[in-house]
Amino acid sequence: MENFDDSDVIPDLVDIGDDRPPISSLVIENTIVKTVPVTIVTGFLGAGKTTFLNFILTEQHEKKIAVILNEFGEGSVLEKSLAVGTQGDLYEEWLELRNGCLCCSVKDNGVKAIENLMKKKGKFDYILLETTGLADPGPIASLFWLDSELCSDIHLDGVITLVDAKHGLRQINEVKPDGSVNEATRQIALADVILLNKEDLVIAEELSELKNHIQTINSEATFITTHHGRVNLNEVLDLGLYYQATNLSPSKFSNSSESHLDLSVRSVTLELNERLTPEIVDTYLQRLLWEKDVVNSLGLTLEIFRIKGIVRYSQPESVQPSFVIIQAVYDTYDTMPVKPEATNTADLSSQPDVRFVFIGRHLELAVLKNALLQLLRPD
Ligand SMILES: Nc1nc2c(ncn2[C@@H]2O[C@H](COP(=O)(O)OP(=O)(O)OP(=O)(O)O)[C@@H](O)[C@H]2O)c(=O)[nH]1
Repeated sequence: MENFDDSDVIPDLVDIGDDRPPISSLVIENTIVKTVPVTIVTGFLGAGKTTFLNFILTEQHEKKIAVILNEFGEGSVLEKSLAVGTQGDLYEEWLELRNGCLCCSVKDNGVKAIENLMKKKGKFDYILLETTGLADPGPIASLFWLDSELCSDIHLDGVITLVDAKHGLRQINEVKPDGSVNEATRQIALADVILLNKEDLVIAEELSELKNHIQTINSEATFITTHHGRVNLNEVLDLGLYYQATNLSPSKFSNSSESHLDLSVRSVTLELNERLTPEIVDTYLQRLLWEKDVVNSLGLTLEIFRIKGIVRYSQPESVQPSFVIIQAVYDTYDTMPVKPEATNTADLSSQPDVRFVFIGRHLELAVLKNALLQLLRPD
């Protein structure tokens, strides 16, 4: 996994030769090591996050789930019942439920804090991390994802964003005085699953207008319409999206594509029938996510929040797996081999060699494509 901090110096590319471990061995390692999945639950103020978490906690399941609130706030009974305590730099208070699940409030949402909690309370089967309504889930997701590579006890499973069916459109369209992307849009851009909650408060036409608008921002998320956050748990937990490519069917990648320059946050799909090497993929992603020196025809830097991709490598399969899934959240990205035995081969045969879906602002398909072609054909 790759991550870059603004303060870091961009490393020179080095020849990694044949010493690089095959990617598949990392995945095999991951599947052996049992770590605890973390699902990030986000959504604008009042969208129904706490209602959704309460539903999961009380729903019949075999799991010992820990819900972690990363900020204190007014709100539901669940939140109000948590008093603020202090232990070093970690503020925490527990609420233990009869079914063994528990709820905890932490001021520090770092991975270490959660690992410390697990030491004290025993391992959980699952962690749900609720962000505040005004949080940008990108850095939080990067943090948990990155740490899973560092032999942590936990791994990022997915990002779920709740959207208020009645007020969602207004929240998404809100203009920030400083011109930055508003929180509701960022939360949607980062989502793997979007719950259109409070469906009881709108008519079908309003719901489909909202869904269509959200789909232009994030064409890749799965949509579920909910009432008081009631959902089939299989659709939101144990998705394994940042962990293994086996259960991420390539057919999930949608066909939407935009060729014009759009200044708002949008999904843009780039398809190409050219075999890439891992080095080209790395260089391309590093330019877009770290160096950020790719600009559109108006001279605006491409601001990318999320990338999902599927790429066929040019090496023989004995050296590299043929297809890899690429996930990127902000400045963190990773490649995961698609295991042929877990994939419908018909899905793979209909895939172009390269398919990237970018979610961000100031995106322009021609610019994204040219940046990749330049690497393929430097002359
Ligand atoms: N009508 C209706 N009300 C709902 C639904 N889901 C949640 N609510 C209500 O909406 C209000 C806000 O729900 P919460 O679950 O507290 O929302 P939240 O996202 O946790 O809110 P913050 O923590 O303030 O950001 C509560 O009064 C809920 O009972 C729904 O599907 N329909």
